[in-house]
Amino acid sequence: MSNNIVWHQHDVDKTRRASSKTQKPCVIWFTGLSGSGKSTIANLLEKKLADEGKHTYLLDGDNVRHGLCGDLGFSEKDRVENIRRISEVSKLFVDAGLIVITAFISPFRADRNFCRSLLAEHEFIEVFVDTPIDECEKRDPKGLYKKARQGDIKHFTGIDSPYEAPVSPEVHLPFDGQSAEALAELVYGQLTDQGRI
Ligand SMILES: Nc1ncnc2c1ncn2[C@@H]1O[C@H](COP(=O)(O)OS(=O)(=O)O)[C@@H](OP(=O)(O)O)[C@H]1O
Ligand SMILES: Nc1ncnc2c1ncn2[C@@H]1O[C@H](COP(=O)(O)OP(=O)(O)O)[C@@H](O)[C@H]1O
Repeated sequence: MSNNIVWHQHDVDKTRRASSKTQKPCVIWFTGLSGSGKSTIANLLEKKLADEGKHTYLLDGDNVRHGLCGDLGFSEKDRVENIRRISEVSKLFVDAGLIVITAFISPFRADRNFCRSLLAEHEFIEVFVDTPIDECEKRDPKGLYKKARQGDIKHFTGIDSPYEAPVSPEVHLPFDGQSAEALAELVYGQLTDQGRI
């Protein structure tokens, strides 16, 4: 919608900012159903990276919806806009030299790919927290599945709103009884082995 605007090229760029931080900026994008473990694992991973002196920023669904995306609900249109904003913010943070970790349901493949398209190939790392809905519903830490089953919440992901699973995520976290700590270690291990962080 914006016309007559020109991109300014600044002297201090992403490469310079990243090298002064001695880290590789990227987006580690967690996706999965509500209750799958995104926030828990993302938080543990961030702590591990921060303990190593890395400069990180965790963007979390519930938190961002209190501010930047506080005007958005859960219709398909609003979820698309939610992820568009998060993607643009993530791109800015990567430009600032940070390791960004995001924890959003991000149910639509096209929206996750939108974020991927904003970044260089090695900068977007999709992590699929593949916890089946039965388990998420059993956990139900916020009581939202119960409300959704009773019809008190409409458009709930996995119940009456779709979730499109990643086809080839960079990291796949299986549901096999591993603790959140073990899964955070698994992500960390794969990313360091691949030389991504
Ligand atoms: N209708 C509906 N569907 C799914 N989730 C709902 C809904 N209403 C509220 N919540 C709560 O909002 C959190 C998901 O927000 P996100 O921004 O991650 O969603 S999305 O990516 O835009 O789909 C989600 O948090 P998590 O459980 O951490 O995933 C829920 O607590
Ligand atoms: N690997 C795991 N095994 C068992 N419980 C887990 C695991 N990961 C997370 N949890 C628990 O599941 C619940 C939902 O986790 P949460 O991180 O809030 O999910 P999400 O952010 O995807 O909604 C929490 O009570 C959390 O302690």
